[in-house]
Amino acid sequence: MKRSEINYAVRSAINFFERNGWVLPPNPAWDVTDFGLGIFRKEGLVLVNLAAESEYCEKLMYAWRDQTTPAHYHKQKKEDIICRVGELAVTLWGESPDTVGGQVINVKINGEYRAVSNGEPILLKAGERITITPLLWHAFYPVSAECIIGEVSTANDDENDNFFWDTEIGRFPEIIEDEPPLVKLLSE
Ligand SMILES: O=C(CO)[C@@H](O)[C@H](O)CO
Repeated sequence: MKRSEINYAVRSAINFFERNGWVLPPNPAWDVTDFGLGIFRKEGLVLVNLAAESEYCEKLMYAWRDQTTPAHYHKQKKEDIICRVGELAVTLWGESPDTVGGQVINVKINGEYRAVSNGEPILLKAGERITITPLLWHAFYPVSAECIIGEVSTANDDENDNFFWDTEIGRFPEIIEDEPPLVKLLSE
């Protein structure tokens, strides 16, 4: 992706965080990705790693309406995906992300188990969270124009613990330098 797209996304995220009272730490650990697909507006995510410890991790994320974090699972990480501001759609699949229906998945939403349909988006309003256990396929995208998304998890290892359905995906972007960087990314 182009550096100008990364700069624009970081500026938009900073702006939206500020407007909603989210204060970033000094020297935020920025991670902006198009998942190596080159269609950032369609499949992409802005992340800030707030805490990265060997036992736990916390992230703050930002995305635009319909901008999708594509179907993936983690082998090690268990995570809560939290809608902080806006509205977020999260889709889960029991076996394969090219199916809809046919299976019910028991998942914790706001701390209580609920039966949800395979491949059907679940809408989370601000303050709501979903608990994603290892090996569970998931994807998400905002339904609101902009969205702040939280993630609280066990240890995070983005290099080795993201398994995407689309095998073309690489977790970090290739960057085309078309303007000076506003921030340095975690992957750089
Ligand atoms: O786990 C998630 C979202 O489910 C993010 O922390 C990853 O970085 C996405 O690849």
